[in-house]
Amino acid sequence: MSCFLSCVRFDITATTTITDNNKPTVQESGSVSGVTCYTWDDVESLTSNFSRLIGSGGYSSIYLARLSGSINAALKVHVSSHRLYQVFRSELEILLRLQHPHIVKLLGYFDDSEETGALLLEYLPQGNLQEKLNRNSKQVLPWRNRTAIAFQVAQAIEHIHEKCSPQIVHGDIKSSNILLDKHFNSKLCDFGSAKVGFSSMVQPSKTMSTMSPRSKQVMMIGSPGYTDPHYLRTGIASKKMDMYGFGVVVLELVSGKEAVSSERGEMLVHTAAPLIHEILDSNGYIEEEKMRQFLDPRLLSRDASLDLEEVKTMLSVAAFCLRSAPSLRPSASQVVQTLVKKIPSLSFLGCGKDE
Ligand SMILES: Nc1ncnc2c1ncn2[C@@H]1O[C@H](COP(=O)(O)OP(=O)(O)OP(=O)(O)O)[C@@H](O)[C@H]1O
Repeated sequence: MSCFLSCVRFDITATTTITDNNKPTVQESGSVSGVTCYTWDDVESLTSNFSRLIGSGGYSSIYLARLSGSINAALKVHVSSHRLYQVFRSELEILLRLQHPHIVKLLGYFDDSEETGALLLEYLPQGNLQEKLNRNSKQVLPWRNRTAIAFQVAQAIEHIHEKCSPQIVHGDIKSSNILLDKHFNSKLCDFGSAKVGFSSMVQPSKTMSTMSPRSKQVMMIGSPGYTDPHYLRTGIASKKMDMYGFGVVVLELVSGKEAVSSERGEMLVHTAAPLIHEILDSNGYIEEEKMRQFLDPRLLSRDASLDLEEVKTMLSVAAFCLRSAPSLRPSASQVVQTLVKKIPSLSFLGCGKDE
């Protein structure tokens, strides 16, 4: 099936092969391909007894750790519980498989084999993208960096969806799961909700389909403001749910607004809906005034790298990723190809070369 836009063009073809689910062998001690297995004493010493908290999430606390040679790292300690231990194991097994310049690197781990686990990750000093886009952030993220971040995240998603075996659905693409290094290069993190062995779509298991709506809700993955409505309706996790989350992140990059407004609780996909419909209904035509109204005002007033043609491309990509029918959304490779073709500044940053 083909979708045409004067600005962006995607050929959408759904694939349905399911690949096998080989599990990596995790040794109980020592090192697995450069990944070190630590004791709890090591963990305490690396974090100076958990003295500096640098982040927290629904399942974990993240502490600054110091390796030999004063190299910083981040230690993600999962909350101790049998259920969250499974989340830790699953994230560990996935990170052991992944090596990509735009995916956070696993350096080591602690595992008590029962209920406590911790991951030692490379440290990303600029924190997460959500904080960087925040209106109260001192620094305004330049347009050129925003397009590069979108491109790098698309490359990371392309890697997990199409280039690694077995393939992986991240399940929680959002701006707080995109970390930034000192040059504002992005790295995808938090594989705690990821599903392994999917090629395109996996039906909910029998147990899931016979569950009460309440227990189903507890098992659902994703975060408010980013969750694919098709997944919410059906419980079917697919690569295209990651593309939906990616579409929301692109809207955040363009507008500088949060996926869910902390003041009014409004969802960005809802405020952007008229613009998205206009883009989809008019073959990519966007009135410049409407585009300006949606853009992050901090960019309009003082960013020489801002290019309205690139804004149009980013908005068109977001619009396609947010289409309600998953089969009409582009794949990550299609997004990568479109961005590199339509956004010339990406080549100045060395993006688009095979990494
Ligand atoms: N490697 C890292 N370097 C720097 N900061 C980090 C790193 N890993 C995590 N953080 C910080 O901690 C936050 C939470 O991390 P993460 O999303 O992995 O935790 P979680 O418990 O899985 O969260 P969630 O509630 O989204 O599931 C990130 O948004 C980021 O601010």
